Amino acid sequence: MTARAWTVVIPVKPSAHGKSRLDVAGIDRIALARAIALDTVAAAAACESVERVVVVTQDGGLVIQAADIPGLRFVSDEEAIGLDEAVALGAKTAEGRPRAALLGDLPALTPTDLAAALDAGAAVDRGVVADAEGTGSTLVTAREGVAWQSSFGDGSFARHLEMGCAPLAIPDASPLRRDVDTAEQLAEAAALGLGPRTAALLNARVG
Ligand SMILES: Nc1nc2c(ncn2[C@@H]2O[C@H](COP(=O)(O)OP(=O)(O)OP(=O)(O)O)[C@@H](O)[C@H]2O)c(=O)[nH]1
Ligand SMILES: C=C(OP(=O)(O)O)C(=O)O
Repeated sequence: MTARAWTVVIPVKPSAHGKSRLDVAGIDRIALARAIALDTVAAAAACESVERVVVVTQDGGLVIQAADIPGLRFVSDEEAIGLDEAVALGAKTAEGRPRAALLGDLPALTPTDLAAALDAGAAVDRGVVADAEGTGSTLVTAREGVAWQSSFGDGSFARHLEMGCAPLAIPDASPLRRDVDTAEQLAEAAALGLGPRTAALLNARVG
């Protein structure tokens, strides 16, 4: 795979509605949801294997706060209903090219982790990375010429395997696998090393 070949689609729910289970004392949930999404987007944008990051969102505040991250494309999912539809809208912008959907709640992700997974994805038609629990998915890939498909949501890893995605060999402890829905999962991500926006918010915590 040549460098910078991938389009990475990152869906982000409006922060006012997202991360509903993420309750951290002394921290505003909306600000935290945005910081987590922005750290994920920034890591993807800095990845050497990524040509373009497409953020699918209706969150205008997130778009403004992402101004310091170069080279992003935004797609509004106003007319889409649900996560897979949002991802499909983003994937359509790179039809036929190598595409990946990355969930927007991976605050410890680094560009190197993502590059390793995309390199593995280049060797299979469709690939999937399991979340840290082994039941969900954090990344789905489709290489050049392969039609886009995804089935995110509870228990998505098994569905992605059924759809023909090959499990990508990513270490258990990779930050790419540590998605964050709860305060406990945020603590696990913190142990791996948080991105700067999420870390700054936690450091500035009240109380
Ligand atoms: N654009 C878009 N993104 C979505 C949608 N649903 C989920 N996402 C994003 O997909 C990723 C995984 O989402 P979930 O963890 O399932 O949902 P969440 O609302 O963030 O968290 P919960 O409130 O705990 O369900 C996050 O980046 C979400 O922002 C959707 O309908 N549209
Ligand atoms: C959307 C998913 O995960 P979560 O709801 O845990 O973020 C998924 O695993 O497909």
